[in-house]
Amino acid sequence: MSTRPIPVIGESAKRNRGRRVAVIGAGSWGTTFAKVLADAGCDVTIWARRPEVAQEIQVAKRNSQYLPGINLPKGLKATSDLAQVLRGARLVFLAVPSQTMRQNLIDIEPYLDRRSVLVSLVKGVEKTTTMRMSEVIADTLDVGPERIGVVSGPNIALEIAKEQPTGGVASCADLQVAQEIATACTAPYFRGYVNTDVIGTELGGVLKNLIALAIGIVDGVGYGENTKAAIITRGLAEMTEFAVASGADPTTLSGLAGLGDLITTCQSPLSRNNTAGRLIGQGYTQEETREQMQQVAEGITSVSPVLELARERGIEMPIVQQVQMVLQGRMAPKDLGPHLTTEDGVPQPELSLGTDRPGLWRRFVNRMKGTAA
Ligand SMILES: NC(=O)C1=CN([C@@H]2O[C@H](COP(=O)(O)OP(=O)(O)OC[C@H]3O[C@@H](n4cnc5c(N)ncnc54)[C@H](OP(=O)(O)O)[C@@H]3O)[C@@H](O)[C@H]2O)C=CC1
Ligand SMILES: O=C(CO)COP(=O)(O)O
Repeated sequence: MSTRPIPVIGESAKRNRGRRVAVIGAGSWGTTFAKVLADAGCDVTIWARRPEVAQEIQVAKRNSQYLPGINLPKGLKATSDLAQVLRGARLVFLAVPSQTMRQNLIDIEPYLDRRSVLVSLVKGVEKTTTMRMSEVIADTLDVGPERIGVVSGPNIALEIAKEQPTGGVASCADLQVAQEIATACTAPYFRGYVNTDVIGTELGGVLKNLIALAIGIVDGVGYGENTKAAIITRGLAEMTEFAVASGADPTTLSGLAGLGDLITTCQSPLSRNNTAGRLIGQGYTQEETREQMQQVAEGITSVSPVLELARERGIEMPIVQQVQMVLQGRMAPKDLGPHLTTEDGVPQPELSLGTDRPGLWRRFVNRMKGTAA
């Protein structure tokens, strides 16, 4: 473990002494985040649904399937017994696939402490309801907003497991709770930042996956940096407009949980969404891509619900719309670009933005998008 003397981080380790936390889910992110929490000084127990995975983490301090070559902290405990993992845990971090979250919450409910805070680490929406994970938590459990949090940011699991420095945003409607979450996860190589914009923080993580799919697709086709830079820039504008129409603060989307995560996911060959897009761009079908991917690529499931919400909110998302068309086989990967084209291949003129938004905000989005001819 790195011993770089960062005073605020050392302070945080002292404050975490004796803090019992639980992590539900022992895939690449759950296991990595459990390591971060343990290195931050928390008393961590992780839940793995397969007993053999729990056993390997508990005894060998390894999770060879998801984090090959990584040594986990000696103090990290693991179990496949929900009662044991949740006993006395004030913070419960959830790192399961978005589509199983509701059932996982139902399973943990009988063992939850009445004061526990549920913190989602998940970057997808529920397909059947279009809900964000914080909404699924509120919908499933009897907990108020002061007991629901989110952590999101530029957080490729394997890089963090190797202790390469980065940070993440801990968000909760109650600022003190956000601070508690950030303190719990501030380790020598991971810095927690706080805000109270749960919607923006959560949507940053969901939406960047869709833009990373687009980047993967054009990468698979063989397009270069101009196309990717244009998609990233206009993708951020699409993300921001959608998030603001959903109630987010636009500045959240230009921070770690928005732009930061967008850059990481669009650039990293380790990103599963980027990789899935690349396979599709190379001509593999969605089914073949799913088979090749051994891990969760949340973006593929989030495309349709996000576009459904965008339609309801009167938001244009040309890049995400093209990703859906490619996934559905209605557009060739080579035709995906930073703007929608008409059937004759002519770029469509910009559609006007709704008049219900304040002028300043409208000018900001226009500036980000650039004015089309
Ligand atoms: N990996 C990363 O870099 C990051 C991921 N995230 C987000 O974290 C979330 C989890 O992803 P990640 O850990 O990467 O995924 P992985 O694919 O690495 O692992 C998936 C995990 O979910 C478990 N799982 C599968 N089905 C169920 C179920 N029905 N109930 C409970 N657990 C189940 C798997 O268990 P089993 O092994 O038994 O199948 C495994 O532990 C995603 O939303 C992702 O977007 C966020 C930041 C970074
Ligand atoms: O969320 C992530 C990085 O912040 C991980 O992205 P992928 O799910 O695409 O691997």
